[in-house]
Amino acid sequence: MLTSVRPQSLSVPGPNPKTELGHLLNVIRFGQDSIGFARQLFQQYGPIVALRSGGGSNLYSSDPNCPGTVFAYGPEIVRQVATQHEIYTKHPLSGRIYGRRNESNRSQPLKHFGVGLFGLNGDVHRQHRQLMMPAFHRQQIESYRDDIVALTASTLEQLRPGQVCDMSEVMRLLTMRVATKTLFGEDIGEAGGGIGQLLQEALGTLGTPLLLFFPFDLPGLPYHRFLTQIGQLDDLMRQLIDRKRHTIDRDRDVLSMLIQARDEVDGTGLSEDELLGHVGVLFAAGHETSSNALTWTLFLLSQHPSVAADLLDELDSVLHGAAPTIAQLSQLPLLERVIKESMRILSPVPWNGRITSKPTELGGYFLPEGTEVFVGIYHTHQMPELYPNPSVFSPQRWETIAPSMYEYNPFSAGSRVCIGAGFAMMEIKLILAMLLQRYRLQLIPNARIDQAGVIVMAPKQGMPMHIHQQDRQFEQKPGTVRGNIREMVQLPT
Ligand code: HEM
Repeated sequence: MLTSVRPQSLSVPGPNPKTELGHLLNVIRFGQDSIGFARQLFQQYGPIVALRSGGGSNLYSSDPNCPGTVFAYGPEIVRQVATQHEIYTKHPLSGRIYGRRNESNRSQPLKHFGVGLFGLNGDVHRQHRQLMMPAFHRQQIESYRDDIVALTASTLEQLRPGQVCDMSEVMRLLTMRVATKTLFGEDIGEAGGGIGQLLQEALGTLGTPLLLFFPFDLPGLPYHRFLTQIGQLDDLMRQLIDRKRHTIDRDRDVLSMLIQARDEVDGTGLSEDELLGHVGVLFAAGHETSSNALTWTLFLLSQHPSVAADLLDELDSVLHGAAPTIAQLSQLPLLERVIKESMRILSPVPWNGRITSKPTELGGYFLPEGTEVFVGIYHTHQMPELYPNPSVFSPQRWETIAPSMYEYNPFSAGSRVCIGAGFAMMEIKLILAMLLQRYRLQLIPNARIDQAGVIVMAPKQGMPMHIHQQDRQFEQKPGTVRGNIREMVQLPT
């Protein structure tokens, strides 16, 4: 039964700050630790909760009349949102700021920044996904194996035993090189490095709460900086597309395939604006995610010595120090379980953001058209009825459980399921198998590990680790990790 009878108001329960300042503080708290903040709200109000009771909040929708923001989790919510894609639509990564795209020449790059598949819905989304699919078919993905192995080997070569390294940065640079090579056919070189750096900076600026509240193109303000960054990004990506058009006949990277892709019915290809949107989204979605999945897995292994030892036994017995072939990847069941458990307990993408295209009902509540809904991937993965002792890192649990796609969905579910999931799993397995056979990584004592990030969950202060030659001396000293990570993973005290 619906709880609301007033068609345009948001009746989902939630905090009700008396002042705008109180609401602003909640927005900032969400921006700083979306997972911890939402956890508290869920505990207080239940599995569907409004950021502001009665509505009147707006984090993601570019519609200034957005009725409000809702957070929800659980398999039934995931199923409803994933299967009713005509109701729960997706919008560009730039969120609220996208609405300002026609304001000036400088704001024009907003038309494609973070748009790609993220900004498309309905038939157009289906059509573009279809055009992109050949680049993500199994055979095509497997053809990237040698490049990934070569780039990983060159990265591992640069690590020195005895050093302390920020492994989140090492993984970010490696996955960025993999992305530039496989997506664009270029090793990091100048173009790839420039694009990666700018994209990183632009996404960082986009995450600044000040940008939402003062979206004015004035020097000194984050919005001004953001427009400059995405303008430069546009220029670099146009140059990249231009270069590609000249080498298209021999290259088999994703961008070459996109440039050549033609609609089966009318034979049309993608426009330059559409290509810019896809290139940016593929690059953003294709390396930050994998890089954080890898970093979190390294962290979890460093805290669970017996799992790390068992995993090394498996790798050694199948690979004998070499990089896995495609066939060997399926002979490493513990590696698969470690990665699955890592993405359950520290999901790299913690939320799916959607906007309702018409009035609907979710979890027993009425949602007006235009409501923004954040579905908690991470919070669903933490339900004790699905995963007993959910904060315990236990790869073994995957020997006996087989959750549905709505219960376990690090790559989302339904028609918008991650197009790069197969690619990501292969990349993560190859990198971990090579890295762990060669080095033992130990988190530095007393490291502070805070997770942060709404779009991608990353360690805020990085992941400082000691590099050792692989000597099997796995150990974890109790009580040596600080930070909000302790609220998510049970670690020895
Ligand atoms: C561990 C790595 C990855 C994780 C956890 C991940 C997760 C996700 C999730 C949860 C979504 C759905 C987002 C939503 O609908 O709100 C998504 C979509 C997407 N991902 Fe990934 N992803 C990963 C790697 C990749 C890679 C390697 C690529 C490309 C090479 C990629 C490209 C995309 C694209 C283009 C979409 C949009 C699909 C659509 O809307 O139809 N992802 N990913």
